Amino acid sequence: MSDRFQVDLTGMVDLLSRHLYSGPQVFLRELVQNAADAVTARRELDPTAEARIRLSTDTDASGRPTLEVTDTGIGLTADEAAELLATIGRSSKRDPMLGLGRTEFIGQFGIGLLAAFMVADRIEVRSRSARHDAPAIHWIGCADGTFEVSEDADSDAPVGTSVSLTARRDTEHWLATDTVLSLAQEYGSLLPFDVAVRVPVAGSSPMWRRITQPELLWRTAHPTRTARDRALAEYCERTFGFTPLTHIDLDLPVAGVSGVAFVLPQAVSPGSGQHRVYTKRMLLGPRVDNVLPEWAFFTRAVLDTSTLSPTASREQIHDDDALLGVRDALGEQIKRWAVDTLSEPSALGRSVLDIHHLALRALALTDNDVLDLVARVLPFETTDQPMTLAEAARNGEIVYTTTTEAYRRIAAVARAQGLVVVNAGYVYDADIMDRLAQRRGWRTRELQSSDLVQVLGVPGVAREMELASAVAHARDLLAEDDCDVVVRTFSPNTVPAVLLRDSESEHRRDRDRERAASPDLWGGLLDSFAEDAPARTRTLVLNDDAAVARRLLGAPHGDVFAAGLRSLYLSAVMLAGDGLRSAESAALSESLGVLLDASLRAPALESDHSRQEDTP
Ligand SMILES: Nc1ncnc2c1ncn2[C@@H]1O[C@H](COP(=O)(O)OP(=O)(O)OP(=O)(O)O)[C@@H](O)[C@H]1O
Repeated sequence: MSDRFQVDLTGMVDLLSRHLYSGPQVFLRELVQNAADAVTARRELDPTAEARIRLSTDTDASGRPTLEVTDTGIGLTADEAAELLATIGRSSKRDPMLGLGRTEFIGQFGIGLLAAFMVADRIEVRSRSARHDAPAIHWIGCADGTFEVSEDADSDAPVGTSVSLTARRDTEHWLATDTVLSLAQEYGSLLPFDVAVRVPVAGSSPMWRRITQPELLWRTAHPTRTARDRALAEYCERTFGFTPLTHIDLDLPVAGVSGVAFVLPQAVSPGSGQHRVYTKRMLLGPRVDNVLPEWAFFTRAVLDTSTLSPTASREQIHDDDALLGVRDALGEQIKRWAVDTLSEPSALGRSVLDIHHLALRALALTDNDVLDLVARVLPFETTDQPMTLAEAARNGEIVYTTTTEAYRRIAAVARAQGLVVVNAGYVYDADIMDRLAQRRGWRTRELQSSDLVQVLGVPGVAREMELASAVAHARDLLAEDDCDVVVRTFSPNTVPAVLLRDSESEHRRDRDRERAASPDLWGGLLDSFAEDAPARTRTLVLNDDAAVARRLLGAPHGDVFAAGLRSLYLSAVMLAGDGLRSAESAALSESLGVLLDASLRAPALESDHSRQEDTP
């Protein structure tokens, strides 16, 4: 025995309103869309037929708001009304052979009309078909799942359809004139038909306000380029709420996609790409995120597509191969614009670089043309002055730090010695350096302590010999802190010591720490990476040109030497931007205590001595 599925309409409407659509407002989109599709179908039969859609609000006898949407479309016969309007999932807009939505229509699923039940308990349709010489019909569908259809042979209604709704007590605001006008403008303003809403006029009878333009705004002809720029900027202000820096025309005729991307006037964080997408000139959604590549987050686009498929909620684009191809191709157009605009110096180019360098950096990670562009035009912070990577590479290789902290630690000293180091500590920069290193003709590498130690002055041989035992003693004292000690001469001589750190040695230290924490588990594996004589992860470079360091190096190897060294070491740790751990803070106080005691004791001893001498 076979039977038919039964449908509980209330359950279906609840499913749509709570789980599929973003809210009841979509009822208006579905009604306008059906009217637009009906007009398209009529024009296939008769290209000269009127293409008019009218939305009119009113109140019924009991004061409830009502809405009537009338079109000059293809219309319906009684049989079609019974089959199409009351059968969920049945649509006249699918290709009978392929089962797919036909490209000329916006609808395809056969569920849109149900959205009207989100705001009304009853839908009334009056229609006359253009295809058959059939009488006009009157169809009434109710939210309880019942419907009736009757023929009206006497009606002189013209070809087309009118759909009427009466608001429920809890949905009255959805059918208010202002709401209907703004929803119709939001969804339908780019439709290629004459769409108008009846609006009240103070002291006069209501009038029709047309909400559509005959042409897509980016295709509209303007007398001059400036006039076009201004019209697009005004559209952007009205729609997105900002005045764009500029716009980028987007056009993929093969894929039926066109539009404009507006460049934001201020920086935004990645991941915030929200574009306004129309399918067949009907708004799909004001915040569609997947239609441009992620790195295009510095733009807001308005796009119309006749080929991409909407999801069933009709609020996003279906993420399929077609979308992938379109996204890449649109990305290519934005990229070409960036390369053209930024390659030559211009005020616009400078603003784009200033404001949107982050987006360019992100794009440089996936695209070699933009990587080359970034290297040529984007200024980076360096220890010399801001310069492009191409300028920094003039000396051969580019040396950089991967964190801003590391850069700050060495900047003053490197600058004083004429060593050019690039700060690649900002988002994406270290990855840009890595990618650049793989490009022919570029050499980039991370700064090592040895780079800096090498460019610092070396004390003469005699002085080195003089200092040998002090340096050896200092090394012993800082061994437990995993810190080596060397003496160099460098400017500025107000800096007695700097702390240098190697990322390679840092990794080694992490490995050693893990090995110590779990010798059994990791020992074997990590030991294979260990080296025979582990280098220290940090190096304290004492400045033999700084008076304080010289005095320390000349002091006897006792408590004062140890306390002085520890104070210099810990202040270098702080200068390097690393906070002190509690044990280190305690050690610093202790060292200062030792130094204070020593200096207080010295005059005290002196005065004791003089008192003794005074005593007869
Ligand atoms: N104004 C109208 N004029 C003529 N036919 C209409 C009109 N409104 C609805 N129909 C008919 O009713 C059918 C069902 O409409 P419905 O809105 O439920 O689905 P759809 O538009 O086909 O698809 P989707 O669910 O994607 O919107 C349509 O396919 C169409 O044949």
